[in-house]
Amino acid sequence: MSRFSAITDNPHDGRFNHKTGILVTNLGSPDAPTAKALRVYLAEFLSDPRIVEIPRLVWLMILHGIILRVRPKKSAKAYQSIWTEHGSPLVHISQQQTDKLAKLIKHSGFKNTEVVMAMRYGNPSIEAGLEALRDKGLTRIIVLPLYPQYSSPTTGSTFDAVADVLKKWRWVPELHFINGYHKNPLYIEALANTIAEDLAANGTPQKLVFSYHGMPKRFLDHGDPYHCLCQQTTRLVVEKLGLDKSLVETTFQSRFGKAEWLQPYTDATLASYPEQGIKDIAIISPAFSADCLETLEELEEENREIFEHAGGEKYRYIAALNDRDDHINALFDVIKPLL
Ligand SMILES: C=CC1=C(C)c2cc3[nH]c(cc4nc(cc5[nH]c(cc1n2)c(C)c5CCC(=O)O)C(CCC(=O)O)=C4C)c(C)c3C=C
Ligand SMILES: [Fe+2]
Ligand SMILES: [Fe+2]
Repeated sequence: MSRFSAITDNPHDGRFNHKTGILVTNLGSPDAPTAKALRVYLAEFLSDPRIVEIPRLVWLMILHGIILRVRPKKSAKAYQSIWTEHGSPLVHISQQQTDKLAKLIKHSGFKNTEVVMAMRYGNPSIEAGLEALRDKGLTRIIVLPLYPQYSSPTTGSTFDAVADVLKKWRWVPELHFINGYHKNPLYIEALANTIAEDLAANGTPQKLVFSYHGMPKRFLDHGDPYHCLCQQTTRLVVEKLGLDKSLVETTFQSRFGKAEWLQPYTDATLASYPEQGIKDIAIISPAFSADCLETLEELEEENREIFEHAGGEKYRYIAALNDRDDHINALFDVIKPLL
């Protein structure tokens, strides 16, 4: 179908003549778990000014002079430990989420829709995703970044990438950008369900840790709301489950570089538990809508080792919501008012 088939669905003819494209996005992974592929991926990722806010010239010198010489090899090793026959878990799970969401939308009676998955860094790119929707003749686009808690380096950066593509288009589509959904009742319910299932199967641990991906503290100081949205997410889930507040702790993981990041740090917190007599914990990471390097390697492997090395005895990671039906229902609930 030519991109000009959209002309038969003139955007001024009213919503019900529209075909709506949904672009489901996440962060993205390297194409392969090799140092070579990591160099390409990290060069794109770490050149994003939303990710590293150091004066441009200084940062590009550090990035190309030091980081891209050292980090790709180290990161490739980490990716090798989680890589599957389907490739990157993050990309594969994002495709499964997209397919299930597309099915749910169609089964719910919204016929004129197409759902496409794209990644902020690496492949499939946001440009390819938007072009695929345009080529299907879609005149309205909903961008759904799978980051429940808005942050500048994730959601804000996705917006930049969409804008960078659309500013090259002559005919810009009607655009709806979802900038977060951490308070959506079905998202909170899905998190509560997965925790309740774990507690029923494995018993109540001494601590339930909510570990969110971190960011430099400076971002919070300059107005990024992510830290507050994470705290709010924990509170809503704890209220939904009726848990005692003393059972729960909110921490931040995945520190990169030497600057201070959001605290308390997950690894230091876990290392401090055994000497306080806390030797049985469960950990969940609500900012990741799909399991990825930061959960499968950092939480499942690295942080488990830290906890056990410090004397911890029972450690369980509660999987991300991935393609659970209650998660897909939540994502549908987020976009339904726009269909
Ligand atoms: C350098 C600074 C970084 C900031 C700020 C940051 C914020 C941030 N990231 C996510 C989600 C993910 N990050 C992932 C990997 C990852 N993150 C950074 C750095 C920053 N992230 C790096 C360098 C990497 C790559 C791996 C490595 O070399 O360590 C991933 C996993 C990707 C995968 O392929 O599985 C996700 C997801 C959020 C939510 C966030 C801020 C809120
Ligand atoms: Fe990250
Ligand atoms: Fe990490």
